[in-house]
Amino acid sequence: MTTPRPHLLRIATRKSPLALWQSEHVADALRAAHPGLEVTLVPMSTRGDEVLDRSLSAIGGKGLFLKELEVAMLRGEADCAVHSLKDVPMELEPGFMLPAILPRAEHADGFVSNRFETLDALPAGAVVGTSSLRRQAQVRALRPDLVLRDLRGNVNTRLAKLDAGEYDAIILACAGLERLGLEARIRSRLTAPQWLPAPAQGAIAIECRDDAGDMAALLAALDHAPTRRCVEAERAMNRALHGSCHVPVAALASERGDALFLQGMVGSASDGRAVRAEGEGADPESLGRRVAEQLLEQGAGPLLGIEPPA
Ligand SMILES: NCc1[nH]cc(CCC(=O)O)c1CC(=O)O
Repeated sequence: MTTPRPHLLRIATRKSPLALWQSEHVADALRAAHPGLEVTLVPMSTRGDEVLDRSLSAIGGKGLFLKELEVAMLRGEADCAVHSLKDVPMELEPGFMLPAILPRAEHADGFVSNRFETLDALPAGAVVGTSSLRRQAQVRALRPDLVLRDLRGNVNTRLAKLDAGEYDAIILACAGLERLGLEARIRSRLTAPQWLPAPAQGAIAIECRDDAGDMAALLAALDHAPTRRCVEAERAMNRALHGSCHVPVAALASERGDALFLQGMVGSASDGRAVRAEGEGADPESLGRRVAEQLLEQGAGPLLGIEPPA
């Protein structure tokens, strides 16, 4: 006897334009992969979206963007949730899994400004807007003469603050800008090895309950194995550094023949110190751990606050 195939699939999503685009994208891909399957969105607000006056670390971290969506899945009000994988904590909540990681879009951060082409072109004292400790650390390391100022809110809000003249430049993920049709705002790309993205930046993940059975199998049709291997290495590195999203950790893995090449960075948002390491290997998990060990050998511990300075 076989159980009937699910015919309706409900996707819990945040309500920001980027989150809605990503969820629609997943819905379209699921409809294409499973003709006859009805796919609907269940938009909801999360605490991470609502509290904008305090830093994310102060109110409980990026998990806050997932919590309400997970509750909806536990209550049976939604079958899965769609996330930017870079916003998903390194340790998933027990009872949940990621049945699919979609093909990665562009991984790079973009330099966005109305007056300047590149980070290098900014005059001393220019104001750069970003609340990401990772981006702050990399700006400090490359251009200690610039002024950093916090900038939160969704992509459109951040662009509006740039246009209002509050900043000379801001830094946003190219993937998000492209998805919103705002690619023209990218003046230049911040590229490796000088500049690395957040672990898993540019990758979209689907989350469901780990007892989802047939539903998980439907979702797994969208999984892209090469992307999964790369982001697993990046996330394994971050996990081995006790990486939450509150520490300036950056990582980028790419395929090199049958193997993976992983570059990692740990920095300091306050003084621009940074350590870097890289490695190559076939197993994402052990490669990630190995690069993390090298980072720690080079002094990442004190930067992360997990061991006292030598
Ligand atoms: N921090 C919010 C966030 N989460 C995912 C993206 C972009 C899309 C992606 O990386 O997949 C963004 C915007 C940004 O960092 O500019």
